[in-house]
Amino acid sequence: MTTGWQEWTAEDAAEWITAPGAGDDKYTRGVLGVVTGSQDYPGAAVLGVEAAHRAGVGMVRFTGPRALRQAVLARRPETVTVSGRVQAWLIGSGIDQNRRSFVLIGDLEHALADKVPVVLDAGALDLVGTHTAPTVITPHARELAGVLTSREIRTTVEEVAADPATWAERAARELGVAVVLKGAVTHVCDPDGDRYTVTAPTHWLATAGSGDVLGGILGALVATHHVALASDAHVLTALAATAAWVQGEAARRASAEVGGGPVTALDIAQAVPGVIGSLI
Ligand SMILES: NC(=O)C1=CN([C@@H]2O[C@H](COP(=O)(O)OP(=O)(O)OC[C@H]3O[C@@H](n4cnc5c(N)ncnc54)[C@H](OP(=O)(O)O)[C@@H]3O)[C@@H](O)[C@H]2O)[C@@H](O)CC1
Ligand SMILES: Nc1ncnc2c1ncn2[C@@H]1O[C@H](COP(=O)(O)OP(=O)(O)O)[C@@H](O)[C@H]1O
Repeated sequence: MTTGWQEWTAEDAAEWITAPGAGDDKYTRGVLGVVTGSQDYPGAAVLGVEAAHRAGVGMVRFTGPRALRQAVLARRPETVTVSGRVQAWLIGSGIDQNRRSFVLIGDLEHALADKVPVVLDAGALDLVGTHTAPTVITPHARELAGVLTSREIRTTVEEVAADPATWAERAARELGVAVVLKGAVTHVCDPDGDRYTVTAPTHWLATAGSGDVLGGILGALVATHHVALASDAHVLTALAATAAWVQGEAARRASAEVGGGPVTALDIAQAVPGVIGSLI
């Protein structure tokens, strides 16, 4: 274990999984707004939405362009494609920050003006610091190096990969947000000193779209815990570590089902309900 960092366990994760009660409806369980995917990466939208549904959110709203909506609905007809109130946003997976249309820029600005917690991934990472809502970013090493370098903090992907704990902490401090630095060991931290590691139980997790699935799980957990988050910002790091733990365990289970063989991102998302069931 990295010194000063606490390895997140099944017991820790279980504390952040809640089943609905008799008084709940889809709205009290939390609604996640999703702005992800693009013409180049429609799959990222599908995977994030799939994972969010599988992680037990009350509702997902996805209002992207028609082709993306169709792709998302083909996989998950439960998704609502009408805009409305949400309790959290998942933004950026599968978006190219250099090719954002005016409509997309409007959607991003609308989401970030909302003041509800935000999960910022991939092609929206450059927007960190442009809003005041509680924020967690989910970069891999190359993305974190890019964000920091764009803020005049010179580093390289090699440096971040060689010392992820130091760079994750530095990023949290400098950017003022919670950070999930993805890797074989994922580092989760915030500017207040919360520091958790999540060690992947299988390296099959390193597959295309796996990070998009993590975004969906985390978005769902943030939306479902919106009440707790409103009064305690530390909840964000606990939820982020829980999401990474659930993602890793889902990959382990999916792989175990095929005798320890490979898994796809969709396999990981589909294994999420079983992981959540075992934690409850
Ligand atoms: N199904 C979907 O819709 C999916 C959508 N996804 C979405 O894609 C977006 C981009 O995310 P990303 O992390 O892949 O891109 P990025 O940080 O720009 O890194 C590019 C770097 O990789 C390297 N590289 C490329 N090919 C390589 C090779 N063969 N072998 C070795 N290196 C290679 C390349 O190096 P270069 O070729 O320039 O030398 C460059 O350094 C993001 O929005 C994500 O959400 C993904 O989740 C996947 C599933
Ligand atoms: N060697 C590895 N072993 C296990 N998990 C890994 C390894 N490398 C990366 N991962 C995990 O795989 C996922 C990859 O996410 P990401 O880099 O965003 O890819 P993508 O953009 O294709 O979804 C992350 O959750 C990360 O923690």
